[in-house]
Amino acid sequence: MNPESLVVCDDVARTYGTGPAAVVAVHGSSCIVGSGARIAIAGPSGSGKSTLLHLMAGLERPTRGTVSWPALGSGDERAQDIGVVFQSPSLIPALDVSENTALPLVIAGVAEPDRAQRVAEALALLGIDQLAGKLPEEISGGQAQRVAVARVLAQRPRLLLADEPTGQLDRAAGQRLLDALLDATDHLAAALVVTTHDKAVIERLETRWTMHEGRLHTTIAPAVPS
Ligand SMILES: Nc1ncnc2c1ncn2[C@@H]1O[C@H](COP(=O)(O)OP(=O)(O)OP(=O)(O)O)[C@@H](O)[C@H]1O
Repeated sequence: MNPESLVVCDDVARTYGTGPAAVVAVHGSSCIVGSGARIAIAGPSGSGKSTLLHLMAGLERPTRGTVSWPALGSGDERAQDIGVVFQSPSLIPALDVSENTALPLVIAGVAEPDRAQRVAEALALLGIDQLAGKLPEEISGGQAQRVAVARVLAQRPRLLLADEPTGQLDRAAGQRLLDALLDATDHLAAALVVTTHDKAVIERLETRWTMHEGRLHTTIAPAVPS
């Protein structure tokens, strides 16, 4: 059975700036992320990994080519279906862990008691339910990154895109975060795409793609549907 295509990138390119100052962050790259995929995108700093992830998330528009989400909704529905974990947790200092986790649900208009239930489930999945009442300044960097993941999981996304989620953690904390990410994506039956420099992270994911100077190299040549 073919997995559903959550994201299809067809010859996408993204250039920043114009004229002599233009930087081509992503050259024509094509890929398909199917349901249930576990994909690492590895590559050196500046190779275009974050830009590609942002294109997959719909946070950036390609300057060439197309990104489509055949199996996801559109508009607000798609925004809920795609969860993005950024390199730094970016928690709101005045809100406690529980309130930070709930914030995207508040913005999306998810009402109580569903909201509280989703937040409790996400914090439990990440093993940080005991931190619910703490402020960001009272928790460690590794715990803050877990909160950032919980905040995304509370959306119950079908596609989780994580941009170097372990980049600011030591190896042990990075592995624990990855364990939690893999457990959570299993629990939600979501697909996972992780950009990383970290070999220990790459080895944990079944599918390994690489980026080099803005070009994506997938393990299997993608067959983009016409
Ligand atoms: N908003 C932007 N404006 C101008 N140039 C940008 C912008 N974002 C990225 N770039 C450039 O595009 C190229 C690719 O950057 P990108 O952040 O996608 O790479 P990366 O592989 O994720 O790097 P890292 O691993 O260091 O995060 C780099 O040369 C970068 O300087």
